[in-house]
Amino acid sequence: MTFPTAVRIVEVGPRDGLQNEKQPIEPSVKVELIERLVDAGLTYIEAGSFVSPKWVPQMAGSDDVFAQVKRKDNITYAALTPNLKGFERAIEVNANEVAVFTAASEAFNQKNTNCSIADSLERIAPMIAAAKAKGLPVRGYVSCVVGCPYEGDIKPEKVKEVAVKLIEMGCYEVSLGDTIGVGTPASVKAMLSACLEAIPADKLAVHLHDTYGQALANIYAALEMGIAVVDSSVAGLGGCPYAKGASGNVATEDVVYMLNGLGIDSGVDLEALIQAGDFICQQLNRGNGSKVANALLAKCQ
Ligand SMILES: CC(C)(COP(=O)([O-])OP(=O)([O-])OC[C@H]1O[C@@H](n2cnc3c(N)ncnc32)[C@H](O)[C@@H]1OP(=O)([O-])[O-])[C@@H](O)C(=O)NCCC(=O)NCCSC(=O)C[C@@](C)(O)CC(=O)[O-]
Repeated sequence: MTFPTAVRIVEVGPRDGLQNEKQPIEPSVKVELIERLVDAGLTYIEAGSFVSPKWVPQMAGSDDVFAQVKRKDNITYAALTPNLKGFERAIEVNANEVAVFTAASEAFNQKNTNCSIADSLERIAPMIAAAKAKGLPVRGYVSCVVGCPYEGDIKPEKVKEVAVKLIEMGCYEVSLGDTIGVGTPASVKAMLSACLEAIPADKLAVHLHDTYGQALANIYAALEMGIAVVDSSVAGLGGCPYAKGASGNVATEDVVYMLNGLGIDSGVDLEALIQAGDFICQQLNRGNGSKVANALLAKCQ
């Protein structure tokens, strides 16, 4: 067992979490959420995306979010971008980093970005070139790494092939997304084993949705394999608009609680994080998707 001593959490709540909410959310609410998350000790926030507003209306105000948030030193405020148009919008608002995305499933990629995997990699290449010219790091995502809502099981070799391409193209890290949360420790380990044959553990992250309640077990399995970067979403917000039935990302609070119990440092203050999650749930008038937050908030009542 090679548990890491510290884990970097990539907080995707303001983007992956909020992109799927039905009701409109004012940029000022997103800004307050981001500032609370930073105050809780998170150092990497995916603050929004510059995708087509026709495809994902909830992210239309991302320009305002980036403009209004009070930036702090040594914090990464990242933007998800699907094409050069999105990349240029991210540059305009001074995002510190961009994330590009593709999938290990042709059918999902087509639904999500209206193009094949090969075409999405072609779209990504000029973004990476432009980012390099500006000294901006690029993170890559591969969706549907164990299962796809349209194709079913996904072969680990396919995930490895796409992840390797992203690394070769210049992504400093690839985040492996179980978009519909169907993975178990067995399938996640098989997928990671394939990727680790070609990519070192310090260039891989896991991005696990909790649809089937497996996310923490899957993260534990990933930690055992030396993965030290975990994506999560405060209050378990989220889902993908192009993966019907996909529930939220694993809740950041639950990840931090587990890491604390394992003696693995994340730098996050659990109490402040729970307050941030409670804030956004109240704003959205929705239940909190974090078991840990629900347990600890109930104790305070
Ligand atoms: C990729 C496209 C744009 C192709 O969409 P398209 O319709 O094929 O693109 P197009 O180039 O023909 O453009 C159509 C219209 O969109 C505009 N447009 C085009 N690009 C942009 C842009 N960047 N910003 C603003 N506007 C844009 C463009 O200007 C045009 O406007 P019109 O002339 O009709 O008025 C579209 O499919 C899209 O935006 N898809 C994004 C879908 C999305 O955001 N999905 C969720 C994020 S991925 C995810 O959640 C998974 C992840 C990362 O979390 C990991 C996991 O869990 O697996």
